[in-house]
Amino acid sequence: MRPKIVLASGSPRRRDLLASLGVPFEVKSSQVDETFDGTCSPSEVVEDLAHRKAMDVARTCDTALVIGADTIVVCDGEILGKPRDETEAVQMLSKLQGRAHQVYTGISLVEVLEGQVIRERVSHRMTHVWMRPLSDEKITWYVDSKEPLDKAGAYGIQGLGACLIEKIEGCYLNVVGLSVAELDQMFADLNYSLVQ
Ligand SMILES: Cc1cn([C@H]2C[C@H](O)[C@@H](COP(=O)(O)OP(=O)(O)OP(=O)(O)O)O2)c(=O)[nH]c1=O
Repeated sequence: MRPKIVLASGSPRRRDLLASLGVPFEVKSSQVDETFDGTCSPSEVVEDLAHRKAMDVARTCDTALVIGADTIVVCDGEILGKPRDETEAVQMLSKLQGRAHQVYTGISLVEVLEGQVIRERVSHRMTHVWMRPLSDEKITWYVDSKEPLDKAGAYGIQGLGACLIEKIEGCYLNVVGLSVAELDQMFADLNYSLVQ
């Protein structure tokens, strides 16, 4: 039998995505410091952060499958997380507009049995995203909507931010914050079924 699923995330997007599958799960937000080593590659950063989030919550579980995730935006090799404030959101969108960037989401799956971590998997996906050219007025309008503030790269493709995006190549849900296809594969790797 599959242990209960615990989502180690405060992200409403990840919660909604998992809920939309009809999968029963609990939510426990992790409290990890999200600073990262600047010498690491984007895939290392998201995998490490996802793992730290999952392990932080796994320590509090008796028997569970704990899911952690982390999303970043990468433009010209520069890693963009969530903007600190509206000024930084404007800076991020000014950098991203009119060109391509990459969205990386790391996923960590940690199996805990009677208080012991018995198996771990970590993975990531990358999606190419092309943002439309944006006028200063459009950027101000979007930042004023407050949508950018809790999102990597200062936009949400699933909301008003859809108006800013020209096209993508790769997994859409990876941009939203959790590739369900990748998660399904990770469950299969542990001989569990995500949707059952
Ligand atoms: C690029 C992009 C990011 N995002 C979101 C997904 C993530 O919630 C957020 C990146 O921050 P994360 O640190 O990955 O996640 P979080 O702080 O929201 O939640 P937690 O750490 O508790 O899991 O950006 C979108 O919702 N849409 C988008 O198009």
